[in-house]
Amino acid sequence: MEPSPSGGSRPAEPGPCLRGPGGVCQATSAYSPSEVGAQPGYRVAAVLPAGGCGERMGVPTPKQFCPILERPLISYTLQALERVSWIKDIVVAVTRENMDKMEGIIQRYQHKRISLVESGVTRHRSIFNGLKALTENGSNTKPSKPEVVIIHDAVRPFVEEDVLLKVVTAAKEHGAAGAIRPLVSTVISPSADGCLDHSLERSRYKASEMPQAFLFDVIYDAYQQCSDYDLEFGTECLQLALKYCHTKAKLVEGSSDLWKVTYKQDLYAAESIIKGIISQQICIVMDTKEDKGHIGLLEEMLKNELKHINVTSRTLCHAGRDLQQIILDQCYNFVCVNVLNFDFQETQKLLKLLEDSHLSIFNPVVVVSVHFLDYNSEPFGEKMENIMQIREFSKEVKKRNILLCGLLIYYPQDKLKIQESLRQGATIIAALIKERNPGLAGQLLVA
Ligand SMILES: Nc1ccn([C@@H]2O[C@H](COP(=O)(O)OP(=O)(O)OP(=O)(O)O)[C@@H](O)[C@H]2O)c(=O)n1
Ligand SMILES: O=P(O)(O)OC[C@@H](O)[C@@H](O)[C@@H](O)CO
Repeated sequence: MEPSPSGGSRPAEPGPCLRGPGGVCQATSAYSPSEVGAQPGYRVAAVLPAGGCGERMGVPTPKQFCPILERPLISYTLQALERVSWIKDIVVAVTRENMDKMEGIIQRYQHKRISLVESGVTRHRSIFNGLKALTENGSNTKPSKPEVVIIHDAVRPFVEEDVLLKVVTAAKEHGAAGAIRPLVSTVISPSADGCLDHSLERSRYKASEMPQAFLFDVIYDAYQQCSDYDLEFGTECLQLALKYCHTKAKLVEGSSDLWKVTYKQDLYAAESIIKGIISQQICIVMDTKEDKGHIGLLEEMLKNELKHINVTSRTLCHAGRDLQQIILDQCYNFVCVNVLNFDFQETQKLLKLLEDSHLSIFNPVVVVSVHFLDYNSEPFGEKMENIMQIREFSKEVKKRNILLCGLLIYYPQDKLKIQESLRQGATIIAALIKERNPGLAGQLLVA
């Protein structure tokens, strides 16, 4: 679920957009397709059970709607599936009371290819309701029956195209397929008196995860035959295919991030992973008049400070295609360097581009306005007064999920001292981007 790699073709869905000539919005997709390449040669749809109450999470809000970086968990899962262009329909099963909430999420985050159905009192009943929605004759507004259907829990946001393609391809051949993971804890069987009866040899067993995929007719037939007991107490779709359709599912090794958000600590883990994903790219923005020497040094130090992070630099004054492309490619971190001036004209140009792009609807955008400040020059007080405007700017843009901070770098200094200041500056920038702490927005930090 990393920001889309640049250059990927984009489906028609609206997403971050930029005002082109004449103010026309150049729409792109917030869900640019991933780059796996291979596509199934048959119709594929997905059913997402999202009708649970999240009792084990221990909070009033059902966990699929719990916010991560102020965005509902289910939106990340939808985004992951929407990036897969060959999944033609996504059916989400939610409770009647959560229909409006779900509609609002679809609208706010521009989710496409989504159909909603009412969930059931159990997960299996919710899935069955989702499958029924795929049997109706498709139309412009209704999904069509697929050859293969993916079933994926709405609370498993970190699903990549490669594992989806693997389970779909395996299901086409075997009738059913599901992702599995090694067991972490040993499974034991307790006796009636609450003592150990026996333990299972862990290496012989696997944990059944999601996504799973089925020939649609297999899983639909299984659910139609399903006993009330299985619908009520079952937790394994693969077992239904085996029991009712004698279809042995192909098991596909999945990656460790397929886990299901179940307890509160899972939300913290998911937030940390998402922060890591959206911190993968940083764009240093400067005006062409700026002194590239220091910027090049700052860029080099940022690269040293942030291993495996893609740090690029762009000029702002032309506000040309290159910077716009960076925004369209969903870069969420910008360092705006002001060597010669102390007002916020350059930073304000960048903020305007970002606000017009709607990028920050999907994730918080971090903007660090860097000012090389000559403390000995006159009028120092006036410059500081200018820079203190950052508090007001920050309050305004924070409403649009843009976190703006200021960073002062003492200048000029001898070569070693300026290098030390730049190194300290890179450390501060790295921390601001990694933490994305709204509490630091509007602060003026000194390197
Ligand atoms: N009647 C239900 C119960 C669960 N689910 C969905 O099935 C997925 C996996 O189930 P689980 O993790 O058990 O979710 P909850 O039932 O909400 O969790 P809990 O058991 O803690 O209440 C979730 O996306 C959940 O929303 C569903 O669609 N309909
Ligand atoms: O049992 P729960 O309702 O917590 O979640 C459903 C899980 O069992 C299910 O998603 C996988 O085990 C694969 O079947």
